[in-house]
Amino acid sequence: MISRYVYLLDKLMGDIHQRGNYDELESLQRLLNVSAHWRDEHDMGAVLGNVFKLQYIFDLEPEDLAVGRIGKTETGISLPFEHILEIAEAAIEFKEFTASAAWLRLAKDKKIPGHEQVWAELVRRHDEAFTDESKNLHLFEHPLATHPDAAPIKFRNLEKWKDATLAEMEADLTASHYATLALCRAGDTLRGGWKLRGCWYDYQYIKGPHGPLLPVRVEQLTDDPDGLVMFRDYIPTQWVKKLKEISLPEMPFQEPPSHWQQGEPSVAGFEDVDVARDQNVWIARKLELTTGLSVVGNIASEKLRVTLYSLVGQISPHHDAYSIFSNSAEDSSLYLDRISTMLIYLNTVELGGSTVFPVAGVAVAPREGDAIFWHSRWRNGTVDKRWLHAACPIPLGVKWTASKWVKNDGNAFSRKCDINSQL
Ligand SMILES: O=C(O)CCC(=O)C(=O)O
Ligand SMILES: [Fe+2]
Repeated sequence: MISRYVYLLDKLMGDIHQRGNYDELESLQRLLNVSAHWRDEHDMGAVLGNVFKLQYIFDLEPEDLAVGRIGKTETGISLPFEHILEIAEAAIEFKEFTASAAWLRLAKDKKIPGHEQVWAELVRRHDEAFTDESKNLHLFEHPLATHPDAAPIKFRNLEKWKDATLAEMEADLTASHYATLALCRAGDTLRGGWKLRGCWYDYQYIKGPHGPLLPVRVEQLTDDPDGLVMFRDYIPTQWVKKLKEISLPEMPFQEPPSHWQQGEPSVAGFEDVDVARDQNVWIARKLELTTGLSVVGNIASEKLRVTLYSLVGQISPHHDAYSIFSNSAEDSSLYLDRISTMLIYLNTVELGGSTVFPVAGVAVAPREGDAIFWHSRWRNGTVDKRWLHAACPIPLGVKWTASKWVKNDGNAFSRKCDINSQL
């Protein structure tokens, strides 16, 4: 795992070196400083804990991980036999018995002479530690001990959770997490193929194959035309670069997540004027033109937030307009003012990192320049629960997004009632 992050870092650094921006390089080193921050045993435990989590969520086989294959990518980083045993040992310690069994099986298959005794000793420890109470697994920080499906991970079938209803998800947070995970697993297979709804021509700032005009394809991701939509190629490459460049120096380093914890992404916020400096990058105005809402100015929208996910970064299922996790009225009213969300992807993620909507049953795999948009509320102002969503963890690569939350303030009379609807 550590080698994987070094691999990632190398890739990112290579990219930045090519562009010759050394300020950026320094920020990145500070952000993802693997060698300085991931060196003691405690960190190693965190790293391994996350190996098990990713292994489970994405159905990764130890056989593949051991030869450095993650999804379709060959990282070239294979694990020596000793590491396979170390991983199995950590799995026993963490009571991740399905994982430990899988790694021990792999070690047995490899049959390295001289290690038979170590292997046998680990098998003994595995069997000794295994009890029925070994079901206290954690996913997205929610204990599953009391849930009927909290069997050893290998036997849990996520497929059926794809059809969980909103009522089930609301009654049981575990159900919403499983439904989310099922979509996270499927996410990579659902790239593209949506219904075309329309198309705009946007002015390009640098001449491209279509001359001065750049087509932006609008696709409908759900049956309801007023629902979730995708804007293909919403922002051009030079905007993407600019957003990454201005954000990196602003981003704080995030501690590596510990065993089964949610990895927090790094974020930086910008006023539109900051983004627009030097270049014609005016995201808020573009949103106004494409959504018909008022977006420019801090009354109409929150600052643009650029987010960098690394180190298994993810976000649990939530509504942007309020918190489903808190019983405190104060917390759950935190974001009441958010009426709509535009989420722009600043890179194409190698594996995982999809934005998933468990109620709508939609998974969107991030592709550079694309953006998704939805209204958090029905036209009558109540929260539209179809758009419960989560950011899946990332087993390979990093994920960059820019999000803009449009506010109620400044948007009175922006959306008309629908006379045919109860809502
Ligand atoms: O990054 C994503 O895919 C979703 C992020 C999100 O939901 C949020 O920041 O509110
Ligand atoms: Fe969100």
